[in-house]
Amino acid sequence: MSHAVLSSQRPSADTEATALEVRGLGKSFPIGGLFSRESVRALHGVDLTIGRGEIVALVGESGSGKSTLARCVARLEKPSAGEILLDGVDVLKRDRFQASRAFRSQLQMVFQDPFGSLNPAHRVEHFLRRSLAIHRKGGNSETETQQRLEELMTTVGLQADMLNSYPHELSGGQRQRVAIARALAVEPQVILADEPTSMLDVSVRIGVLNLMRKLRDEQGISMLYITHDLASARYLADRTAVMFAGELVEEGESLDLLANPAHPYTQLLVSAVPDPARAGSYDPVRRAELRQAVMASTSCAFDGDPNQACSAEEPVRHGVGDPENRHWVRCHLYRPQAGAGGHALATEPTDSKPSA
Ligand SMILES: Nc1ncnc2c1ncn2[C@@H]1O[C@H](COP(=O)(O)OP(=O)(O)OP(=O)(O)O)[C@@H](O)[C@H]1O
Repeated sequence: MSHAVLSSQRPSADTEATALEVRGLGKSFPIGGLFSRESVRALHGVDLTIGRGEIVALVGESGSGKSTLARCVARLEKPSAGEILLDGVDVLKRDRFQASRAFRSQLQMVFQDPFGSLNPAHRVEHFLRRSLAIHRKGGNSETETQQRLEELMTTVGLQADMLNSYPHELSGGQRQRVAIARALAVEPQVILADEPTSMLDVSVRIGVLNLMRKLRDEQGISMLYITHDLASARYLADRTAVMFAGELVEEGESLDLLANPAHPYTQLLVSAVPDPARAGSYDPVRRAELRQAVMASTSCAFDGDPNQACSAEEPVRHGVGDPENRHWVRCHLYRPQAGAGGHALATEPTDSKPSA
């Protein structure tokens, strides 16, 4: 998807009301067998909020921790630290051992692979009916259920007669729409979409992005949109957050962040987007070396020399540019440009460790 194709007109979300808030989220995976004490730090000190009717994109290279964040929030993985507040309620305290049905009806996840997420033995109708039945959203009669099924199909831009289709009879884009309809059946407030278009043909991606946009605009659904594709983040998301080595290093209104990236890592990501007007400076080998250094270090190596840690001290958030853009960066190297209006933020994270 190219920058040129995508415009970015969108209404502003109700950012006053928070739908989802993640505080100090951490996740380590044990590695090296039963008796090993080694672990991989997949997430560390992640603070993120999503307002009602807001779409936040989470971008970062492969292995930066994006899916782990979504899986922890969806309660498919148990976080090692932190809090997850849904509608102001700490869900890790409320449902201590596993996600409750109430939680599942508030938050749904749409996965990357529309081919693997639908059992080929069942018709489309089965998936939607099942969601309606589990969450008791199908109404009081068969007529109401049938009506709801048809409504769901219309909402996601599919014809009602496709309820009788098997997944193999549908295109990738149609299957992803069925997966979205299945999530919508439970009437969630929040959808976590983990690279929902990355396995689709470029020609149908825009349709799925537009569907997500429509769901935000018409139903006020909040979304975390995980992607590698910065152009689609710019097109769809109100705000974009950048993840590097398990930590958020920069966040802001998508247009501003992608036009004025302040963190060297974000600059590296932006430089990788094909742009005929600019010679690319993207170097995957350098990026891999930097990442390797960071994962093995207690501080961020993003000073350009992977063998030299930036600082063992924790970087704090700096506001970037106009405060209206809610743009911040965590990087020791950040220096506001003369007249660019960098500003110290009132609230600094207190529980996160070094990142950049
Ligand atoms: N079950 C697991 N066991 C051990 N390590 C894991 C596990 N799941 C993830 N990791 C590690 O956690 C880190 C973050 O992985 P994650 O899949 O969240 O990254 P990602 O940004 O979603 O990558 P991609 O874009 O490729 O999906 C990686 O180093 C990964 O190897």
